[in-house]
Amino acid sequence: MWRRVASLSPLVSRSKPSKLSQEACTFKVWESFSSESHIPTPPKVTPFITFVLGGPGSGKGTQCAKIVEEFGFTHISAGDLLRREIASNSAYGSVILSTIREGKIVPSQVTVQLIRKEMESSDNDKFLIDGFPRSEENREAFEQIIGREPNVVLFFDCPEQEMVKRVLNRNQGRVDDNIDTIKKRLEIFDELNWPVINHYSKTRKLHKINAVGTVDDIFEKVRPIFAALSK
Ligand SMILES: Nc1ncnc2c1ncn2[C@@H]1O[C@H](COP(=O)(O)OP(=O)(O)OP(=O)(O)O)[C@@H](O)[C@H]1O
Ligand SMILES: O=c1ccn([C@@H]2O[C@H](COP(=O)(O)O)[C@@H](O)[C@H]2O)c(=O)[nH]1
Ligand SMILES: [Mg+2]
Repeated sequence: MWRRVASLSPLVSRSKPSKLSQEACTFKVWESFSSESHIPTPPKVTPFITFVLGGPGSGKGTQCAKIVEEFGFTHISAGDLLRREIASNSAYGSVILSTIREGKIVPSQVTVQLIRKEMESSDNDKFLIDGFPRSEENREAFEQIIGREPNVVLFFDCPEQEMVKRVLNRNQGRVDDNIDTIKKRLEIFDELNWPVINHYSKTRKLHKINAVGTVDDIFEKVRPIFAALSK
């Protein structure tokens, strides 16, 4: 849908139509996901995409909530979309559940199609995509299927010890919030996420934010990034 909303800021360029709904994809997983969907209305504006990266417990979701409140973005947490698939008993639910339990990464086509659907069904055109891409393969799949690169990338840089403490105190009943899975998630993060961060650093889209401090302290570092974009 991506209809223009009244509060839309110059964050969004209207010069180039998005390829989001035009991409053809031959992956099997994609086909089964896409078979449920309707043919989307051509988008009227190019969405503004922010990727929000950082290790487990670095505070991505917490800061996204504050960005939504102040700057009117739509928050799309890739992990939440996958947990919703599990809860809805979808065909992929059990595979997704075991992948999350092991702290591994769900196949890119599954995650990208869930993100795509979420973006297409939104009236907004400013998105925070939280916890994605987690690997170069994720990143390339997004570019291939969605036909877009992010406008901005945030990276919440947090020491491991602090991340472990936060996750163990989170208390939201997540199957992966236990010490064994956290260790695996941190290993995967170290192995696969750094190349993504380095890539965006080279493209000068990356904003690295020290994620130690209070939630408000950290948001003080986040706010100017979006305030500058709105000018
Ligand atoms: N700056 C902070 N100081 C202390 N605790 C924090 C801070 N930011 C977030 N938290 C808490 O840490 C926990 C993890 O935060 P959050 O869920 O935002 O992290 P996340 O990066 O989204 O993690 P995940 O990748 O596991 O989803 C939550 O319980 C949250 O309330
Ligand atoms: O793009 C993604 C996002 C998430 N996962 C899996 O989900 C869990 C939890 O993700 P959070 O971002 O911490 O909510 C993650 O450890 C992965 O197993 C994924 O595979 N791909
Ligand atoms: Mg989160």
